[in-house]
Amino acid sequence: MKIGIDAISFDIPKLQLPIKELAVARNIEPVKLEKGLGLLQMAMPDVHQDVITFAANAITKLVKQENLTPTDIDRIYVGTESGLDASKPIASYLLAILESIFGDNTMTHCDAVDLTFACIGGVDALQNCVDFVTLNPDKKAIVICTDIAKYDLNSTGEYTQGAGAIAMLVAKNPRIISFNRTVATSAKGVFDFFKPHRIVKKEELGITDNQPWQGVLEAEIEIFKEQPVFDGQYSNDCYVERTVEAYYRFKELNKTEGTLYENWKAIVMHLPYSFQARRMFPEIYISDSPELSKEISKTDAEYFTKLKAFSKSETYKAFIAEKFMPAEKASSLIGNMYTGSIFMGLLSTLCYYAESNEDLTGTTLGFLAYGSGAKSKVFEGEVSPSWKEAIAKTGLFETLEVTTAIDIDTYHSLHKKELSTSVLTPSNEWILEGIEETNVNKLGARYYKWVD
Ligand SMILES: CC(C)(COP(=O)([O-])OP(=O)([O-])OC[C@H]1O[C@@H](n2cnc3c(N)ncnc32)[C@H](O)[C@@H]1OP(=O)([O-])[O-])[C@@H](O)C(=O)NCCC(=O)NCCSC(=O)C[C@@](C)(O)CC(=O)[O-]
Repeated sequence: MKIGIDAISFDIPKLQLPIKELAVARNIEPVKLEKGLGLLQMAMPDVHQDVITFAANAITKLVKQENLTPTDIDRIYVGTESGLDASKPIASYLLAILESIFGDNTMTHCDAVDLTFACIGGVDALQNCVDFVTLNPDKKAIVICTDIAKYDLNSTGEYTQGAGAIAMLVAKNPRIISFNRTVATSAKGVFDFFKPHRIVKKEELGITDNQPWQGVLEAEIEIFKEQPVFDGQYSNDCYVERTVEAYYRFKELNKTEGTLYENWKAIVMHLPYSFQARRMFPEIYISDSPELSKEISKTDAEYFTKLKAFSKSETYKAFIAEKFMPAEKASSLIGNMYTGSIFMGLLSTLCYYAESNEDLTGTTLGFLAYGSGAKSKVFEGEVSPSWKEAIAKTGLFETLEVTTAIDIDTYHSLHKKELSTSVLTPSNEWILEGIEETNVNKLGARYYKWVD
């Protein structure tokens, strides 16, 4: 029986900072960001948005789009690395959101949890749900990936920022894509990118004594750093090492004869920035090609020069245009979505081929997932006959066309959380209503409401 993604929806910020604006402010040549990394815009959350609102909007769109009822949803598995709470998962907020749509006590049967492994947590959630539906073919699950990719101002990660959520309905006989059961993993415990806890003094948070909440009685409090600690070039090396190993492990497990990537109509990879896949893939392209691997060997002293030259060749440019460019399209206009990036790449690929009237039915897509820390998973999916109709309502490229550009000053204010009112008036969406006032500072329960 085929199991996979039956329906998909997403929510992204309506605000974006044109990358040129950031490049000028940081004294970087815009062409480096545009042509070197493939960046055009950076999606920027407004004051009323956070990872819960993105997830809530994505799941609400999915429910409405597919006319889902509570009995259609037996699981909500969230992939995220932007959890707002070390105890209460985002999935718990989503149960409340769905009960506010369907009615009180309508979701008590539903299993819900968050999974975290940097950007690959969404793929872990998907696999878990595919296994669940395989064992329970009459049940369905929703996988949500939601994150805000926020980096320190002036860091090399700053221009790769982005945000948003993707919701996917996992079911038998899926209308979009079904997955091959072979999944190859390559994992190793490293510190390429991480968000450590830190200890702060109570006064630093403006907390006074005698406030009623247990848990803030100590003089020092442990908090998360929202922005990661990372080493950009090392993180790229880890990405390459893990994905290459997972790729060859997949070939072995799947008993693939010949060049694996030739079987793939398009390649969907984790995109921390738009051109990551095209920049790292030449190593695999060469080593998995019987002819090229003889010409360009890793033991050759000129290996890196030859690798660079090949990545600029007409052969490789044609390969990029067919296999990577469709996924890059959305990434260039959004930025990193962390867990959602690979699935936004999938949606972008499908929308691109739908727009160019090419039928993908029966073709195989290759997936190379990555999450810092670090883990890669490689797997395949077969596109279903109804894929075009199933993605038609998502309106991805139309949504990307109607974003609002902000200037650098507004960007700085949003980044530093200095604004108290939203840049755009919210409409037809979930918003953060507030953080409970009786609570201490920003450590209270968060409340959300729907605005028409
Ligand atoms: C990604 C880096 C490291 C890039 O680092 P960088 O220092 O900004 O850029 P660079 O110096 O490596 O140059 C990038 C490209 O621009 C080109 N370039 C240079 N100048 C020009 C010019 N004038 N005209 C045209 N092109 C130009 C240059 O030649 C090069 O292209 P190449 O030839 O190597 O393909 C940085 O942005 C960064 O630190 N990002 C944050 C970390 C990151 O995204 N790492 C990626 C891998 S780890 C990952 O994917 C996981 C992650 C991050 O998503 C987190 C998670 O899992 O949760």
